[in-house]
Amino acid sequence: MDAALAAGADAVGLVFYSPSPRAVTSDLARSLVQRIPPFVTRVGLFVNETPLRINAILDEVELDLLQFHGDETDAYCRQFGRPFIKAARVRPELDLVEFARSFPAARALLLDAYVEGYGGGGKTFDWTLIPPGLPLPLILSGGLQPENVADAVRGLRPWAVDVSSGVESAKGIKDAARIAAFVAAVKDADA
Ligand SMILES: O=C(O)c1ccccc1NCC(=O)[C@H](O)[C@H](O)COP(=O)(O)O
Repeated sequence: MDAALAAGADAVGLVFYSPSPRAVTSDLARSLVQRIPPFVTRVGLFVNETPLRINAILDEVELDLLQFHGDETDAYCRQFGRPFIKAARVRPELDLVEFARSFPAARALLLDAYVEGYGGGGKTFDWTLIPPGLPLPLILSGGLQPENVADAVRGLRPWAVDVSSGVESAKGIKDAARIAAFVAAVKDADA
Protein backbone atom coordinates (compact mmCIF):
# COMPACT_ATOMS: atom_id res chain seq x y z
CA MET A 1 0.00 0.00 0.00
CA ASP A 2 2.74 2.46 0.95
CA ALA A 3 4.73 1.62 -2.18
CA ALA A 4 1.71 2.15 -4.42
CA LEU A 5 0.97 5.50 -2.81
CA ALA A 6 4.61 6.61 -2.97
CA ALA A 7 4.73 5.66 -6.65
CA GLY A 8 1.67 7.81 -7.40
CA ALA A 9 -0.98 5.19 -8.08
CA ASP A 10 -4.44 6.66 -8.69
CA ALA A 11 -6.21 3.75 -7.02
CA VAL A 12 -5.40 0.90 -4.67
CA GLY A 13 -7.34 -2.33 -4.37
CA LEU A 14 -8.20 -4.55 -1.44
CA VAL A 15 -9.09 -8.16 -2.20
CA PHE A 16 -12.09 -9.45 -0.20
CA TYR A 17 -12.03 -12.92 -1.72
CA SER A 18 -10.90 -15.43 0.85
CA PRO A 19 -9.41 -18.07 -1.53
CA SER A 20 -6.95 -15.45 -2.82
CA PRO A 21 -3.42 -15.29 -1.36
CA ARG A 22 -3.98 -11.51 -1.42
CA ALA A 23 -7.16 -11.57 0.66
CA VAL A 24 -7.41 -9.11 3.54
CA THR A 25 -9.67 -9.19 6.57
CA SER A 26 -11.90 -6.21 7.18
CA ASP A 27 -9.78 -5.32 10.22
CA LEU A 28 -6.63 -5.15 8.13
CA ALA A 29 -8.47 -3.34 5.33
CA ARG A 30 -9.79 -0.75 7.77
CA SER A 31 -6.30 0.05 9.01
CA LEU A 32 -4.86 0.10 5.48
CA VAL A 33 -7.43 2.50 4.05
CA GLN A 34 -6.60 4.99 6.79
CA ARG A 35 -3.22 5.47 5.08
CA ILE A 36 -4.82 6.46 1.77
CA PRO A 37 -4.83 10.20 1.09
CA PRO A 38 -7.72 12.13 -0.49
CA PHE A 39 -8.07 11.74 -4.27
CA VAL A 40 -6.69 8.19 -4.32
CA THR A 41 -9.52 5.76 -5.01
CA ARG A 42 -10.09 2.98 -2.47
CA VAL A 43 -11.25 -0.09 -4.38
CA GLY A 44 -12.78 -3.22 -2.84
CA LEU A 45 -12.64 -6.39 -4.93
CA PHE A 46 -15.30 -9.09 -4.59
CA VAL A 47 -16.01 -12.40 -6.30
CA ASN A 48 -19.55 -13.81 -6.11
CA GLU A 49 -19.79 -12.56 -2.54
CA THR A 50 -22.98 -12.49 -0.49
CA PRO A 51 -24.68 -9.09 -0.16
CA LEU A 52 -24.66 -9.64 3.59
CA ARG A 53 -20.86 -9.80 3.73
CA ILE A 54 -20.37 -6.92 1.30
CA ASN A 55 -22.69 -4.71 3.33
CA ALA A 56 -20.86 -5.70 6.52
CA ILE A 57 -17.52 -4.76 4.94
CA LEU A 58 -18.95 -1.47 3.64
CA ASP A 59 -20.07 -0.65 7.17
CA GLU A 60 -16.52 -1.14 8.45
CA VAL A 61 -14.22 -0.10 5.60
CA GLU A 62 -14.35 3.19 3.67
CA LEU A 63 -14.44 2.13 0.02
CA ASP A 64 -14.99 4.45 -2.97
CA LEU A 65 -15.42 1.89 -5.72
CA LEU A 66 -16.45 -1.76 -5.86
CA GLN A 67 -14.79 -4.16 -8.32
CA PHE A 68 -16.82 -7.24 -9.16
CA HIS A 69 -14.75 -10.05 -10.57
CA GLY A 70 -17.19 -12.97 -10.58
CA ASP A 71 -20.48 -13.83 -12.25
CA GLU A 72 -22.44 -10.92 -10.80
CA THR A 73 -25.22 -9.17 -12.75
CA ASP A 74 -25.73 -5.43 -13.18
CA ALA A 75 -28.67 -5.48 -10.73
CA TYR A 76 -26.55 -7.31 -8.17
CA CYS A 77 -23.64 -4.87 -8.50
CA ARG A 78 -25.95 -1.86 -8.31
CA GLN A 79 -27.73 -2.86 -5.09
CA PHE A 80 -24.96 -1.46 -2.87
CA GLY A 81 -25.52 2.09 -4.09
CA ARG A 82 -21.77 2.54 -4.70
CA PRO A 83 -19.89 3.18 -7.93
CA PHE A 84 -18.66 -0.08 -9.38
CA ILE A 85 -16.58 -1.56 -12.15
CA LYS A 86 -17.16 -4.99 -13.66
CA ALA A 87 -14.47 -7.40 -14.75
CA ALA A 88 -14.81 -9.43 -17.94
CA ARG A 89 -12.69 -12.55 -18.35
CA VAL A 90 -11.74 -12.28 -21.97
CA ARG A 91 -11.89 -15.23 -24.32
CA PRO A 92 -12.75 -15.37 -28.01
CA GLU A 93 -16.33 -16.60 -27.42
CA LEU A 94 -17.24 -13.61 -25.25
CA ASP A 95 -18.92 -10.70 -27.05
CA LEU A 96 -17.41 -7.78 -25.16
CA VAL A 97 -19.77 -5.16 -26.56
CA GLU A 98 -22.79 -7.18 -25.48
CA PHE A 99 -21.17 -7.87 -22.11
CA ALA A 100 -20.50 -4.16 -21.56
CA ARG A 101 -24.08 -3.30 -22.59
CA SER A 102 -25.36 -5.67 -19.92
CA PHE A 103 -23.72 -3.49 -17.24
CA PRO A 104 -25.25 -0.06 -17.93
CA ALA A 105 -24.66 1.08 -14.34
CA ALA A 106 -20.93 0.25 -14.34
CA ARG A 107 -18.37 3.04 -14.30
CA ALA A 108 -15.94 1.01 -16.40
CA LEU A 109 -15.24 -2.41 -17.83
CA LEU A 110 -12.09 -4.13 -16.58
CA LEU A 111 -10.73 -6.58 -19.10
CA ASP A 112 -8.76 -9.47 -17.63
CA ALA A 113 -7.45 -12.73 -19.04
CA TYR A 114 -9.60 -15.83 -18.69
CA VAL A 115 -7.80 -18.03 -16.15
CA GLU A 116 -8.63 -20.93 -13.86
CA GLY A 117 -10.21 -19.26 -10.86
CA TYR A 118 -11.29 -15.65 -11.12
CA GLY A 119 -8.34 -13.32 -11.49
CA GLY A 120 -4.92 -12.20 -10.43
CA GLY A 121 -3.54 -14.89 -12.73
CA GLY A 122 -0.70 -12.92 -14.29
CA LYS A 123 -1.75 -13.94 -17.78
CA THR A 124 -2.14 -11.60 -20.76
CA PHE A 125 -4.92 -12.06 -23.30
CA ASP A 126 -5.00 -11.34 -27.00
CA TRP A 127 -5.51 -7.57 -27.09
CA THR A 128 -6.83 -7.80 -30.66
CA LEU A 129 -10.01 -9.29 -29.10
CA ILE A 130 -10.86 -5.81 -27.76
CA PRO A 131 -13.44 -4.38 -30.16
CA PRO A 132 -13.60 -0.70 -31.09
CA GLY A 133 -16.50 1.27 -29.65
CA LEU A 134 -16.86 -0.37 -26.25
CA PRO A 135 -19.73 1.45 -24.51
CA LEU A 136 -17.81 1.72 -21.21
CA PRO A 137 -14.39 3.15 -20.31
CA LEU A 138 -11.74 0.43 -20.56
CA ILE A 139 -9.50 -0.66 -17.70
CA LEU A 140 -6.88 -3.07 -19.01
CA SER A 141 -5.48 -5.80 -16.81
CA GLY A 142 -4.17 -9.33 -17.04
CA GLY A 143 -0.47 -10.08 -17.08
CA LEU A 144 0.64 -6.46 -17.15
CA GLN A 145 4.17 -5.83 -15.88
CA PRO A 146 6.66 -2.96 -15.82
CA GLU A 147 8.12 -4.52 -18.97
CA ASN A 148 4.95 -4.57 -21.14
CA VAL A 149 2.65 -1.89 -19.75
CA ALA A 150 4.04 0.94 -21.89
CA ASP A 151 3.17 -1.00 -25.06
CA ALA A 152 -0.35 -1.53 -23.69
CA VAL A 153 -0.85 2.14 -22.85
CA ARG A 154 0.53 3.40 -26.16
CA GLY A 155 -1.24 0.80 -28.27
CA LEU A 156 -4.66 0.65 -26.63
CA ARG A 157 -4.99 3.98 -24.79
CA PRO A 158 -7.09 2.45 -21.96
CA TRP A 159 -8.72 4.67 -19.38
CA ALA A 160 -6.62 2.91 -16.74
CA VAL A 161 -4.46 -0.15 -16.20
CA ASP A 162 -4.63 -2.58 -13.30
CA VAL A 163 -1.93 -4.93 -12.04
CA SER A 164 -1.38 -7.53 -9.38
CA SER A 165 0.98 -10.44 -10.16
CA GLY A 166 3.22 -8.33 -12.38
CA VAL A 167 4.40 -6.26 -9.41
CA GLU A 168 5.00 -9.23 -7.12
CA SER A 169 8.21 -11.07 -6.21
CA ALA A 170 6.18 -14.21 -5.38
CA LYS A 171 2.45 -14.97 -5.45
CA GLY A 172 0.77 -12.53 -3.10
CA ILE A 173 4.00 -10.71 -2.16
CA LYS A 174 4.14 -7.20 -3.60
CA ASP A 175 7.53 -5.82 -4.64
CA ALA A 176 8.02 -2.09 -4.01
CA ALA A 177 10.61 -1.66 -6.77
CA ARG A 178 8.36 -3.33 -9.35
CA ILE A 179 5.41 -1.18 -8.25
CA ALA A 180 7.51 1.97 -8.69
CA ALA A 181 8.76 0.77 -12.10
CA PHE A 182 5.21 -0.07 -13.21
CA VAL A 183 3.74 3.32 -12.29
CA ALA A 184 6.72 5.13 -13.82
CA ALA A 185 6.32 3.17 -17.07
CA VAL A 186 2.60 4.05 -17.22
CA LYS A 187 3.20 7.74 -16.59
CA ASP A 188 6.03 7.84 -19.14
CA ALA A 189 3.93 6.13 -21.81
CA ASP A 190 1.02 8.46 -21.13
CA ALA A 191 3.11 11.67 -21.26
O1 LIG B 1 -5.75 -10.89 -6.94
C1 LIG B 1 -6.43 -11.90 -6.78
O2 LIG B 1 -6.01 -12.86 -6.13
C2 LIG B 1 -7.77 -11.99 -7.40
C3 LIG B 1 -8.58 -13.03 -7.07
C4 LIG B 1 -9.82 -13.13 -7.64
C5 LIG B 1 -10.27 -12.20 -8.51
C6 LIG B 1 -9.47 -11.15 -8.86
C7 LIG B 1 -8.21 -11.04 -8.31
N1 LIG B 1 -7.39 -10.03 -8.65
C8 LIG B 1 -7.75 -9.10 -9.64
C9 LIG B 1 -6.60 -8.36 -10.09
O3 LIG B 1 -5.63 -8.25 -9.41
C10 LIG B 1 -6.63 -7.71 -11.37
O4 LIG B 1 -7.83 -7.01 -11.49
C11 LIG B 1 -6.45 -8.61 -12.53
O5 LIG B 1 -7.00 -9.89 -12.31
C12 LIG B 1 -5.04 -8.69 -13.00
O6 LIG B 1 -4.28 -9.54 -12.28
P1 LIG B 1 -2.81 -9.88 -12.75
O7 LIG B 1 -2.87 -10.58 -14.08
O8 LIG B 1 -2.29 -10.76 -11.69
O9 LIG B 1 -2.04 -8.59 -12.83
